[in-house]
Amino acid sequence: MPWPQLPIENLAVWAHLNEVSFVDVKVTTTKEKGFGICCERDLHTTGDSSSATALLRVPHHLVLNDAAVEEYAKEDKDFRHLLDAVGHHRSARADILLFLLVQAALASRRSRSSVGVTNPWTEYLQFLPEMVLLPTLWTEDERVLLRGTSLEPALEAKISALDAEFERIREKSSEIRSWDELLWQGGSIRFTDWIRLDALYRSRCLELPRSGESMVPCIDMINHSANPSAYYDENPEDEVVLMLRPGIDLSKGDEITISYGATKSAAEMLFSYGFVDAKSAAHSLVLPLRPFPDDPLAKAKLVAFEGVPQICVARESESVLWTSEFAYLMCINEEDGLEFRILQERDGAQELRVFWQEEDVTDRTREFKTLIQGHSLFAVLRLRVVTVIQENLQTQLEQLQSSTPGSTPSALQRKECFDAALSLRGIETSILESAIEALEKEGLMQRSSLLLDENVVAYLGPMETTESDLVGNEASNDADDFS
Ligand SMILES: C[S@@+](CC[C@H](N)C(=O)[O-])C[C@H]1O[C@@H](n2cnc3c(N)ncnc32)[C@H](O)[C@@H]1O
Repeated sequence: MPWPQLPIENLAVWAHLNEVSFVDVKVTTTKEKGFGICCERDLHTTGDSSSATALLRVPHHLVLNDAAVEEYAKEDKDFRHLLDAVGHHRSARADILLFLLVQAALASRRSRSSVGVTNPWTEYLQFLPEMVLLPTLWTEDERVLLRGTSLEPALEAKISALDAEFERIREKSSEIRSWDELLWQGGSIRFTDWIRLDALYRSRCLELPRSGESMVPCIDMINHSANPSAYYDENPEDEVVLMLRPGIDLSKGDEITISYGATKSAAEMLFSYGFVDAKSAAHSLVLPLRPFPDDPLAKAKLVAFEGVPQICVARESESVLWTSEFAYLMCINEEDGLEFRILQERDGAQELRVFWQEEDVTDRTREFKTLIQGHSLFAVLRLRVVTVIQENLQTQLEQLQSSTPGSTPSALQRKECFDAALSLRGIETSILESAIEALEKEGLMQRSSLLLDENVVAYLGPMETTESDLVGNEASNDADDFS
């Protein structure tokens, strides 16, 4: 059962009772962005920061972070019991979400509960928007719009992770009778509520200079702009304050905005906030990278690799940069000098160790870009990597193009989701096209220089080598493919 909503007009009273001060600003409903904060009179700041006064002050006791959850647990032994049962301190997010789950259940209960102490957050949660447009809450028909984008696999993984988290919490908490009654009896909390809480958390949490990852009531009503007029901070009294930036001129009724971050890609913006701001989104994308399906070392490479197997592409002005630590490990094999050994520990446990040219590099699996530099066939290995990256990006582009939606949303798709997906698709198509073009050039240059590399010529042996031999061959984990 979703928890009840409180009218946003009542927020001013909640704020007053909880010592939140609004100065010349108020929370309103905006045209397209849900709630927002706007000025109640003309506001102006000079070119330096000395004329700025706080527009909003939120006392420290309302800041919800891992330390605050710990404080709540000190005052409420039942909540401590629940926190311990579910697994305390796994992350700030996990603690805060469990706290919010309890507030949601308290807000939606019909009769008195034997556990759970209400607090300002029980009521504040009820002011938060009922409709959250993050893709985890999109319908199946809307998720189709993300086919072929970098967000598609990330979203699938997130939904599976949310499902596992929810089941774990349900299992652990139902072992405690009073919490079982509050959270699960009568269908109080469902999986969609958990997804909604996660979405509210992701789209509203802030990184504060001293309090760290936190949710801050009222400050979380501020929308994003590529040209923000304000910023948030913590003052010496530990209050969270909203300040106007220097050199700002706002008229009564104008919206106050902050920046949600200038380095987030379009996919990250959509994933975390449910919209894409083409003006501020960084031109970058991240794609998963899988080993060659016929690589006999594929599993060992995945187990041994210390990072996430992925390709990151970033476009800045005219240049495109790509990075992929896994691609280097993916493109080398036994013939090149890669070896996996299983070592038997004293306690009987087995350990997978990675060797490169007889050296143990188990702790350096993300450094193969450097490790291969001394190899006699470095030029060939590097070309394999470039080709793999290019092929992966080409496949991604083809998937994106082959799943292009129609020009208008279907009856089962909300316009906001359609517009956001279209914007993401446009940005990712253009990044992929630029990256593929740049990689084609890089590959061509590398292929030409291969013919001048005496190690490569010696490796290719008595065969007659032409540039087309090299250009025509695709990278593979089999060294012979290059001969
Ligand atoms: C921190 S909340 C801001 C308050 C929010 N508008 C509300 O109704 O509660 C972040 C959410 O506001 C919306 N939002 C913020 N800035 C936006 C923008 N520039 N364009 C569209 N939506 C925006 C998105 O839904 C985002 O997930």
